[in-house]
Amino acid sequence: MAQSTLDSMPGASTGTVVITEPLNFWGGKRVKPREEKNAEPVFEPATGRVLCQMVPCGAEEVDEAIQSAYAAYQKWSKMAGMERARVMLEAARIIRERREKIAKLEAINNGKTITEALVNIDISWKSIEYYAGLAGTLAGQHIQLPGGAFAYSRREPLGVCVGIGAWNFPFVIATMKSAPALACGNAIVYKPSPMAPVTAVILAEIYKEAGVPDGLFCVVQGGAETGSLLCHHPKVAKVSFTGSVPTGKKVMEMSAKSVKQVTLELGGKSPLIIFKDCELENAVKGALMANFLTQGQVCCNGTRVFVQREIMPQFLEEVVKRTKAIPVGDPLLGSTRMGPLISKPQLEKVLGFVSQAKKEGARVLCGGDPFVPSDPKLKGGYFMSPCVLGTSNTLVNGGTAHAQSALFFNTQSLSTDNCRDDMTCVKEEIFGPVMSVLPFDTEEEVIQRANNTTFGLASGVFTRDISRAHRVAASMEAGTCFINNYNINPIELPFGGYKMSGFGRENGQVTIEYYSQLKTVVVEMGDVESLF
Ligand SMILES: NC(=O)c1ccc[n+]([C@@H]2O[C@H](COP(=O)([O-])OP(=O)(O)OC[C@H]3O[C@@H](n4cnc5c(N)ncnc54)[C@H](O)[C@@H]3O)[C@@H](O)[C@H]2O)c1
Ligand SMILES: NCCCC=O
Repeated sequence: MAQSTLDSMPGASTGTVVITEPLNFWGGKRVKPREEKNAEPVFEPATGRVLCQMVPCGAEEVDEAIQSAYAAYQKWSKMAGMERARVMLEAARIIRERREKIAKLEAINNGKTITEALVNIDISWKSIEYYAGLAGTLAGQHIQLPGGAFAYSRREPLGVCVGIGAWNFPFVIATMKSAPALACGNAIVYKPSPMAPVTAVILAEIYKEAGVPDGLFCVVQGGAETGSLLCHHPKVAKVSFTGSVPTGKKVMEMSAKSVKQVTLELGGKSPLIIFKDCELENAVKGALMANFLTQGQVCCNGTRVFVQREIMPQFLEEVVKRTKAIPVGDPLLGSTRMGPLISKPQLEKVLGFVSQAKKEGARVLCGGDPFVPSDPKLKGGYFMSPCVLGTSNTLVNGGTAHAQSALFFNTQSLSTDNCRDDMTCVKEEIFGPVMSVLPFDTEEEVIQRANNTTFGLASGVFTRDISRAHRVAASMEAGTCFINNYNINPIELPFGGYKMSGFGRENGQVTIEYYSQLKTVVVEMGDVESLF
């Protein structure tokens, strides 16, 4: 058992880990890449050092993994739900036992802070426990028919499912897909993002140790080409995809060719609406939680923060003060609250959005610059200071705005809202620590503006008016609406998008329906009445 990666974790610190073990897993073991020729370096975001090589799987390797998953499916699908549950509960127990080591590896590969990584690993074992609990409850219906005949329905698995994941929650996404899939009796072949390939194979080892049949949870490494091989494979029954809208469209198109079921968990540009009657400190905390977890690289982030004009000055003052105070640095230190972005290109892309926002007239209220921590080993890391893009004139119009600050605003900024709905930073998913703040006046206006997007993943509202809260929640064209909080996604709650943010759901009881199918069995108890 190649536990050596995890075994080296307790003493590991940023800048010290190198992973050389194979990252593929099928047939119950780690599998070496057949050819090394297309290897891509995987970087440790905090240092810019090479952490390991990701070697993409080709057609033969993908086929081998899928065949091994199919063989395991034949055994697993015949087990009773309660038997599957026992194995899954053991997997959850092992993850819980190794949570610190797995979290450390996740933080090293992804750049998220150890504090957040630990929460992520806890979500993961809870997901497996939750679906283990449902495995024994899967059942159909009995339906009485005339003349003593009857029918019953059976909830059956789909077969071999494919999971394709994004890099922002590597271990969470692998468990959020595998837990319901396995509970329903499926096998799953999982492809992590090429930028975060190291923890999925740890999950595979843990499932094996817990007692799943060899091949039940396979890991194939690779990028677009490997993903496309998975989507086209004739033995695959379903593809569950987490990633961007453009890739999601391709996955849907490829899967349509052989009528595979698809779940799409895609991007977002979610609105967070803050009314003047809110509890301001909570609203400020909510806005920070909505924008800065995992360096802002969270699909459901509330990055369009609409603030009622009367409270804009107080809101901005507090949000900017707290944003400036976020400790950015070594993700493995318990005191750090923001680590590096996933990659250099991602950092450049996010900084590009900030420059573009400035060109389009937005005002940078804080951050938005590359950040070089004082620790020499972090000099090559992909850090930036968290950024708030604001609206200078609302500071002035808001009354309490500091006359002094107003002196620094030019005439144009006094007469124009600097963040506007038509700006690139307000329309497009940035996927970095950049919050855009926009003023509004009325409920009717803000609902219309909040929904004026092709995305529909999440939304949020802060108000003390209970009727307004539920009215706004009902009006949001989004899969989730948070009232008086943000980014609370426990495993029991269905999660997924409206509009171009995707379809299907992950988490919650409903996900069982996305990993199973109903068979109707009709039983005659008398003679056949034939018309012929
Ligand atoms: N809704 C959700 O639950 C959720 C969760 C996390 C991330 N996301 C979204 O993911 C995006 C960021 O992740 P990303 O940059 O890894 O996304 P991405 O679309 O670039 O890649 C996602 C995955 O798809 C694979 N892929 C790329 N091209 C493919 C192809 N042609 N065929 C098959 N697979 C292919 C990638 O290798 C990766 O594993 C953001 O838009 C974010 O909002 C959504
Ligand atoms: N809670 C998981 C949300 C993933 C979005 O990026």
